[in-house]
Amino acid sequence: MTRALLSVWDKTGILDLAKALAAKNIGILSSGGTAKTLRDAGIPVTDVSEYTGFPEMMDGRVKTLHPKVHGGLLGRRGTDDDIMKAHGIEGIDILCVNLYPFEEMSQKNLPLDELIEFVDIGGPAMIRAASKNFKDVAVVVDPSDYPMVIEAVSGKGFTHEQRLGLAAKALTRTAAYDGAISNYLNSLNRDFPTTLTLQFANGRPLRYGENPHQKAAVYGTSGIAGQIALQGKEMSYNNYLDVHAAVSLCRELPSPATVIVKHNNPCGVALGTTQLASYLKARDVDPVSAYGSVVAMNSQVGKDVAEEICSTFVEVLIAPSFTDEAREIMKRKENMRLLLLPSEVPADEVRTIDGGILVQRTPAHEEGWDVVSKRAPTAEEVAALKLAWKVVKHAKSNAIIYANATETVGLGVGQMSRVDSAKLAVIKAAEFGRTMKGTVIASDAFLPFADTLEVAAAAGATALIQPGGSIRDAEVIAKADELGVAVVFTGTRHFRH
Ligand SMILES: NC(=O)c1ncn([C@@H]2O[C@H](COP(=O)(O)O)[C@@H](O)[C@H]2O)c1NC=O
Repeated sequence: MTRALLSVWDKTGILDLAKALAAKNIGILSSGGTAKTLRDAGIPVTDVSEYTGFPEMMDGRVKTLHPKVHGGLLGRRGTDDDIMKAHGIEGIDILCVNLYPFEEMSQKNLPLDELIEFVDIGGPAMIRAASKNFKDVAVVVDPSDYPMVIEAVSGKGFTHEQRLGLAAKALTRTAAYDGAISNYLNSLNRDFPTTLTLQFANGRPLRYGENPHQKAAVYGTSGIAGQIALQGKEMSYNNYLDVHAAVSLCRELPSPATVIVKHNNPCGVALGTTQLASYLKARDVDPVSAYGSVVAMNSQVGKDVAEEICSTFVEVLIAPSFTDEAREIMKRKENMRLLLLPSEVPADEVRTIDGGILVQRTPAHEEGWDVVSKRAPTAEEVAALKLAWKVVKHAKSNAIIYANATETVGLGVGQMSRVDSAKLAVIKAAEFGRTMKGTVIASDAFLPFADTLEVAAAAGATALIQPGGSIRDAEVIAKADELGVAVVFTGTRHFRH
């Protein structure tokens, strides 16, 4: 290796790399700002403009876009040597580039004229050239790879696998970069781009999909998808789905709270003065379904919670943190997976359908709150309505949630008819000796008839929260007034299909 070209926006670690190159007498070519950084540190460097005989121009729009650079990156050693020599093209053996920060700057609401200057042209062009010629050129786009490069140049050079791996990573980077620019330009003056380019890295095979005869993989570097469990068996496809459901609800609840999920639906949700109290209450809502469930908590898990969790069978426990004592106790359940509750909420929700995808965005606005009945809900009922409304948002439609101020009491979810959900919740709760007396109900969509209200009121519910908007709203409100039920309309529907 005789020559390297360094041209980086992010100068992190570049001096260490350049020093290692210089120590091995590898000549360094560099663009304006990078060359200055190296020169200021006393590292010998040749400006690209000196090598090409062309100045950097157009405010940096043209720096490295020259056949002497691209020929040096693309020329096949052994095949193109004569032509390279004839045109004074020197082979470039290592290319180190990172790009103008378009992704970051595109979040800053810059005028398009300003933002467009962050579209890097020369960098991706060189990366693509070097990647194509990976047999002869090592291409480095990530400062975290510098130590590996330093080791290679200081030792036996790059292996074929290393060059190929670097090229794959480099082209993945340019694909993401172009995707970000394309998404931005395709979504100007609209909410969603006309063409959507997505990239998910870190693909790992799963043991199987929803069922053992199905092959599956997971992709992602952040949130749940990016995590390696702190302990336990490998996460399964269904675990990921259930954890996603549990986390989406748990994040919205005041802390401490516990959400227990089975097959993508909450089967017990509770608030408590302590994390343990909330867990015990949530588990008691439906202890049968809680067996083999996914449990999400939104405050630290200590010894007491760990002991309780270990007294039953939990597939996955997810919480913001675990005390050392709790971790030690939970080692007893070596198969149970432990994950950390991610704080960041994903911006858009994406689901696949036959031939395409669906994308939706939930605004972070406050729910409406209109009391439409003669009787206003009491403070106790208001607290219960708030909890039930949060839970119903995360249950499969049609959903009817019965709750008191601190816990769900009955959950009727995923039924084709709303009134069935109302009935099922009562039947299930009765199995565990629970009554709906004094509960409130939340309905994810408007009540089309008064029947659901009648079922709930007969079971003992005293207040209802729902979006409203039915042509028979007046009928439902009249029935509520007759039964003494307080009714709140939110104006926002929470279907979940
Ligand atoms: N125009 C060019 O020929 C060109 N060649 C390299 N770049 C980029 O310029 C940056 C480095 O610039 P500097 O060394 O001047 O700080 C890198 O992010 C590199 O990707 C260029 N800039 C934009 O396209």
